[in-house]
Amino acid sequence: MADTLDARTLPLDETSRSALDERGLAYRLIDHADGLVLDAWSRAVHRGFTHGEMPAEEVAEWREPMSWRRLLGVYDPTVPQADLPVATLSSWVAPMSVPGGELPMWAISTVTVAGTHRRRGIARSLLEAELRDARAAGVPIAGLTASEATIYGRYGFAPATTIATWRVDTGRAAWRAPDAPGRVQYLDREAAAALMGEVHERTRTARLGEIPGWPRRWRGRVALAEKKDEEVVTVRYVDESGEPRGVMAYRIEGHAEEDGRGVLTIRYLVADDDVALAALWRFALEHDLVGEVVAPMRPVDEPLPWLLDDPRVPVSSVTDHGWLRILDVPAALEGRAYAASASLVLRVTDPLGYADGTWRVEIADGRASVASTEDEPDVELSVLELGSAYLGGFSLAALSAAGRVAGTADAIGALDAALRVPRAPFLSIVY
Ligand SMILES: CC(=O)SCCNC(=O)CCNC(=O)[C@H](O)C(C)(C)COP(=O)(O)OP(=O)(O)OC[C@H]1O[C@@H](n2cnc3c(N)ncnc32)[C@H](O)[C@@H]1OP(=O)(O)O
Repeated sequence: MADTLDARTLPLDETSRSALDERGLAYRLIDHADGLVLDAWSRAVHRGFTHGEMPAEEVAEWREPMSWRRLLGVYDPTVPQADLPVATLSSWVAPMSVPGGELPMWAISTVTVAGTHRRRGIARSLLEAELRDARAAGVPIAGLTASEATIYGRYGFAPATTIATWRVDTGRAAWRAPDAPGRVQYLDREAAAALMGEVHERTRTARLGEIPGWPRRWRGRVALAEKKDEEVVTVRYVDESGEPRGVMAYRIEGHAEEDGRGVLTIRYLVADDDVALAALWRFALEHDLVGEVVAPMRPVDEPLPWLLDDPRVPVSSVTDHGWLRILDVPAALEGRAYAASASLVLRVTDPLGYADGTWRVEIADGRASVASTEDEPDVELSVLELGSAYLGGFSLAALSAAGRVAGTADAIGALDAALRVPRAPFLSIVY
């Protein structure tokens, strides 16, 4: 993918600026060069997520990960702490992996409105401005990870990727897969964080819905940032030639030494290949003094059950994770590859207008061409279902069974077959 757009270069949305101004609120772009303003913005985010005062050390650590984002704040000059914005949001354009390549995605993060200013439409002003900005900049899709599933549907965002929390009773987890030819080794947390970044970067395009990470993201996984008081251990897997192929961070809690049934929680696990992944899983499952392994934020199609004698031992609970909002139907549909040919008319409804329209979709040789048409639709859905189906993570047949997609069974089946992907889309980070 060509270099992504730098969202920091874009101007402030005038519609939301004047709407907020009429209510005595100042909507501003944050100047990254002004450390005091930037730090106050970070403290407001911390407060907005129901935390208290942000520790000074953490304020300083936020500078790097915020330095490449576009930062927005809403200020109320009448409050005692007028330097702290009463609402915050950050955004950037990230390359998101899609079938056959990558597409620019407008990532939205750190959306907060102060407890004292909630439910007055401030978040709506911010989010609608983001969608206008993204569309004007030619970005076809917006994305976010949602703190609550009830907030973002009204803006056209819908779940597109899922995550699972896996739990394994290690006493019943007899290993079945072949022995790995390499070795698992401890390494220090700094080195582990760096290796996580490297492995993530070289593997992320293999998983649909992934975006690049950033240093603080990995430092958080090894407790060098965020929750620093957690005792985290890090190991890597090296192949026969000594090349690092995977890395895992974990902690062990419970009364491991008293009853031998500690709980090992995998905080992050990333591997270049299936052998390294299996080796690190085996290390966790066969760890001494551990009775249970818990792995949150893992793929729903983790190969774990097939690595063990008894596939019923690992149990998983699944939840939504990456949310997408299609802003440009032709660009989004033409921007991914397809597993089968199809020819149909697709009607998309979108109360905010961006994706609204009727489109003739011709899919041949793995690519789509999409053109506006007046023809009667074969498949009808809203921008929400389109977002959920886009990466192949949710089938139109299932959405149709819930009454959320209309059309002929043949056309829905053909589009589902075209959208199908070999592995479940998976976004491994929260942003
Ligand atoms: C991508 C991310 O950053 S996810 C993080 C989101 N932020 C948080 O969870 C931090 C804590 N919460 C907050 O800061 C705020 O409550 C926010 C940002 C969620 C909402 O801000 P507000 O300014 O109160 O929202 P606003 O008044 O614009 O509400 C717009 C609509 O969303 C609805 N809404 C707002 N918050 C919620 C919620 N938590 N759950 C369900 N609906 C909500 C409102 O009822 C309103 O509905 P409408 O369609 O009838 O107009």
